[in-house]
Amino acid sequence: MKVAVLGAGAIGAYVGAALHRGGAEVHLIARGEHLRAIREAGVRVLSPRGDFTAHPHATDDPREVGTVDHVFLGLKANSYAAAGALVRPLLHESTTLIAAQNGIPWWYFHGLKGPYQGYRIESVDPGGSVTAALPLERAVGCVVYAATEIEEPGLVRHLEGTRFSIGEPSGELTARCVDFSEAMTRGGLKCPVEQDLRKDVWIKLMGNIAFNPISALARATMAGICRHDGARELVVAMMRETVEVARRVGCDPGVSIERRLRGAEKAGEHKTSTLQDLEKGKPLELDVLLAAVVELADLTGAEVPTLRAIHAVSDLLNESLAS
Ligand SMILES: NC(=O)C1=CN([C@@H]2O[C@H](COP(=O)(O)OP(=O)(O)OC[C@H]3O[C@@H](n4cnc5c(N)ncnc54)[C@H](OP(=O)(O)O)[C@@H]3O)[C@@H](O)[C@H]2O)C=CC1
Ligand SMILES: CC(C)(CO)C(=O)C(=O)O
Repeated sequence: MKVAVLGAGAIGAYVGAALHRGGAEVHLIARGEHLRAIREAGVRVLSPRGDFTAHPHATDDPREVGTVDHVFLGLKANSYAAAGALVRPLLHESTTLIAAQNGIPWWYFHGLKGPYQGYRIESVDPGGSVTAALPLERAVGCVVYAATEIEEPGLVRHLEGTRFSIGEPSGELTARCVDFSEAMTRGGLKCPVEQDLRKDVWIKLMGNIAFNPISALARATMAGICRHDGARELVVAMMRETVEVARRVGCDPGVSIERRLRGAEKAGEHKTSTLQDLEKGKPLELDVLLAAVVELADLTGAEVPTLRAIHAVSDLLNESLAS
């Protein structure tokens, strides 16, 4: 099985290293100092499950790779619209695009029966630009229950979690999902193929929609947010509103807010990927989290005053980074 990891950052390099260790042919597409370090010394992974180093091929030019069976997208979602030129050389007739993103994916309403079938979420897929770069029929969803960071170029710190749940937008159990799942398992990761991945999308999002922007606004870790009574109340309010929006688009996450909070607390003194981006001066990946859910609230008539307020201030923060 031949895989290209496009955007071999914290998650992408970790997955690429694991797949390579499991015997897959892996090509990492990276750039800058990080690419130079990987070429020199491989991807070094520090993990509570055991440290290891993998030496997959790494490049900044996908044309060097040729076509692959699966493209694992480790880019931030706000880079998807511009990824078309990087993706195209990797595609043969049946190449899948497996996107490890937080938040609402661009394929969310693709193949979903009901009143919103085929609806394009503008804040996720502005003007159809993401769908143009990442064709819907190739999309396989992925919800990441792992926490990783790039500690220095070429060095990934894996903090916790090895589950990467995947699934077809249609819910079918397809050979392409099974193929990828088996390769991930051989690499030591958990990769269940879910029939209703949208449920995982919302369960994961209940945490990210609250912790990621609050962590950036307050420069706080996950555990730090949970320890602060007022911040914890804010998290609960944001989760409650998010569950209401999920239900209105036809999905009940089916997890209590207390249970979701306990899950997030387990991440400990982890800086969310949004706080990591803030500290590096990178754009914040908030459109697929907050803007998307506020847009869906407007679509379905749900009241989301807390999400709206946090969206406004975190958007302002994001704008200040761009200027
Ligand atoms: N980190 C985590 O623990 C988790 C992350 N996720 C999700 O996973 C996805 C990836 O996040 P994460 O791994 O943290 O992000 P990173 O920023 O660590 O990784 C993205 C990588 O893509 C690279 N990249 C961007 N554009 C290009 C390009 N044109 N060519 C080559 N490389 C490029 C970036 O390089 P550069 O640094 O130079 O910009 C970076 O190395 C996100 O959607 C996030 O929400 C989900 C759960 C947990
Ligand atoms: C915090 C974590 C690891 C899990 O909720 C995450 O998804 C992120 O950092 O964006």
